[in-house]
Amino acid sequence: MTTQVFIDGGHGTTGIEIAERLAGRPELSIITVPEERRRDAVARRDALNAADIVILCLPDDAAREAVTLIDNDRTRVIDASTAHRVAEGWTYGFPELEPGHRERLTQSRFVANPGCWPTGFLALVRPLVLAGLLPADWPVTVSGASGYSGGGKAMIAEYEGEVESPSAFRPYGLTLAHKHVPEMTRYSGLAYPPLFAPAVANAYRGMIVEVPLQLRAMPDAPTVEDIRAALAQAYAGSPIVSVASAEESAGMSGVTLEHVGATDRLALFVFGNEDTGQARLVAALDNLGKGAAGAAVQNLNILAGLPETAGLRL
Ligand SMILES: NC(=O)C1=CN([C@@H]2O[C@H](COP(=O)(O)OP(=O)(O)OC[C@H]3O[C@@H](n4cnc5c(N)ncnc54)[C@H](OP(=O)(O)O)[C@@H]3O)[C@@H](O)[C@H]2O)C=CC1
Ligand SMILES: CC(=O)N[C@@H](CCC(=O)OP(=O)(O)O)C(=O)O
Repeated sequence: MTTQVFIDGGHGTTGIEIAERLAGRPELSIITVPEERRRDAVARRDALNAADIVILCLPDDAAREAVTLIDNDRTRVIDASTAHRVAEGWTYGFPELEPGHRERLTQSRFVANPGCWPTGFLALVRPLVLAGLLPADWPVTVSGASGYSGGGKAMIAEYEGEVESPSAFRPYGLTLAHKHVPEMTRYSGLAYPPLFAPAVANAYRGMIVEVPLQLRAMPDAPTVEDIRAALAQAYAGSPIVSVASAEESAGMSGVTLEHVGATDRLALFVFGNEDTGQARLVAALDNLGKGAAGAAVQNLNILAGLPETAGLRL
């Protein structure tokens, strides 16, 4: 029996990426709504209720509304928006979060796909908090740069025409109240919100997320190698998340926004200086890959009991 899937918002940036990954998979049957009816509540209600699994690729308010249009108790939901990431009754869709989390997802009806920034941040920080290497009350900072497709159709239009000379690098989130901070705080296990300093780059896709750490000042003063070993252990055997070895890292002069290309991989690095007791933890991913569509397809596979990496670009 095939699993019936509907992508609500399937004609937007994330929806199109997901559809590309689901195309040609005989175990899935895709329900579609014509583009001109993409905002038609009647057509959407029918599709939402006909599907076994729906993936919401909508703005937050529309995602909340879509959930209210589901009037059966069978359809399962993966929401790519921010609407339900820290909401009661929803499971956070980051299977790698901690041991046992993937199993929680298999049992879930409502899954909230993580934000692209939190994906890199949590991959770097959660294992360190769990291992006791990073104290929960440590003042953590996270910065980085994202491709402009992270802002959806509106930001793509801005960068590809509406602004004459878009800036090469633009820090934003200057109120220090970015919508991703609540999920970063909740799922990292940190006691206080991290200071989040994002920037958007004049490149379509790709993302670097960086967490600098003053290891020397921490209670147990972990070494750079302790940090790398904890991450390597957390993701050992993962087909999606990699941790560069000390040798690989030593040979690198930089990490580019394009490091993983248009794939669903998540590459982690620990650069550091044992003499100064300082480290720079870096995650490289595609905001549209593991940061959005790749994660949604991975969650779909988990919910449907299919091989977890089916359809992913690895
Ligand atoms: N882009 C990214 O890197 C990431 C995006 N996300 C999240 O995924 C979601 C989708 O983002 P993205 O694909 O970038 O956004 P886009 O703006 O590219 O696409 C959104 C789609 O939803 C449609 N839509 C908007 N409002 C409604 C409505 N009321 N009813 C039905 N359809 C509607 C839009 O139609 P129309 O063309 O008419 O506006 C469009 O097709 C957002 O919540 C975003 O935050 C998550 C992670 C990363
Ligand atoms: C460059 C840019 O603007 N990026 C978006 C995040 C993209 C993302 O992860 O989306 P959601 O959390 O909305 O699902 C932002 O910072 O708001």
